Amino acid sequence: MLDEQEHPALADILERMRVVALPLHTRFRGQTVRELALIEGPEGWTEFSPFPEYDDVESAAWLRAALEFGWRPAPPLVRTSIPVNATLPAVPAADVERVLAHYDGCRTVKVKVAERGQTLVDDVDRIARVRELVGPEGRIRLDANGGWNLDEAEHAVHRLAEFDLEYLEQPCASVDELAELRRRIGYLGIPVAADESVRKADDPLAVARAGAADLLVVKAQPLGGLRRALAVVAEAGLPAVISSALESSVGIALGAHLAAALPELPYDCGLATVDLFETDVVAPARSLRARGGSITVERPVPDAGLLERLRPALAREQWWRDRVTRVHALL
Ligand SMILES: O=C(O)CCC(=O)C1=CC=C[C@@H](O)[C@@H]1C(=O)O
Ligand SMILES: [Mg+2]
Repeated sequence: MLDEQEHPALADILERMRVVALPLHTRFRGQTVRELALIEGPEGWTEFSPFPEYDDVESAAWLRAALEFGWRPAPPLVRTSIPVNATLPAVPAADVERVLAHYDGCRTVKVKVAERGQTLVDDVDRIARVRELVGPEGRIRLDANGGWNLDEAEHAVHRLAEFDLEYLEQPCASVDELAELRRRIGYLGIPVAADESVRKADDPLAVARAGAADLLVVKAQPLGGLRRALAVVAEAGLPAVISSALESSVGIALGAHLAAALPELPYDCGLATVDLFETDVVAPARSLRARGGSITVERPVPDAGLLERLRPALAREQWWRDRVTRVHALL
């Protein structure tokens, strides 16, 4: 057993680590392949997967999260299955049906909007198609990834309110803009959620303290792990939507454990992103894909054959080993 502050030795981590590259069936965040590192810890498999452009300092929280999940027992869980939303990249309206067909039984769809190079008309067309497919009972939430300025966001909300929106995730980049937008659109009753203002902020609680969001989108890896994420949610005093960072089933299990440990879970969680991959690292029957609109809370074990088949080029493997070596030194 490790003490609370102790981390496993680098050599131990590297010895237990495997790197894979998972192809996506639909481009997401500009990516068509997701590279990630899997580590077999004494408590089970765990994942370290900061996006390639993230620097070592930002990646340190992701490594802490991975090591905590692999080396420390999980906190007590209060549920065994987690309702999840479909995640729809900023695809043309004509592709919406094809992408949504990957998610089994999800009543909620998170639609990406404000994509660079696109217009509000593209968003309207995509959302209209989603509403057509999910019917009036379906729930639609939007995620702009901070892509609108204040006036653009206000204008977009006026245009999109007719689609009956569950909430608006990170419509603008800064906490001040979120607070002002909330004030401007309060009369419409559409909640504002903070994502980047939690996971990329020096202080993840600043957005809650400023009264700039109605709910928080919480991701376990970027926040530094299960315990830290639970503390952030408890201190913020706001409802939380647990979301993925586009992990394999192994990393999704960390999000699922976080969602399962929360006393309240009022929203469907953004944990169905394995459905964006062509292949997962575990056998299809064990994959944490949406089934009947939920995923189960378990710790999937990668399939040895898949780990071999999904190995990237040697140079990429070495890149991940070098990255873990540098980031481990920062812990
Ligand atoms: O919340 C979801 O439905 C899925 C997760 C998701 O959307 C994201 C995962 C990884 C990176 C992010 O750009 C993105 C997000 O912004 O929430
Ligand atoms: Mg988001």
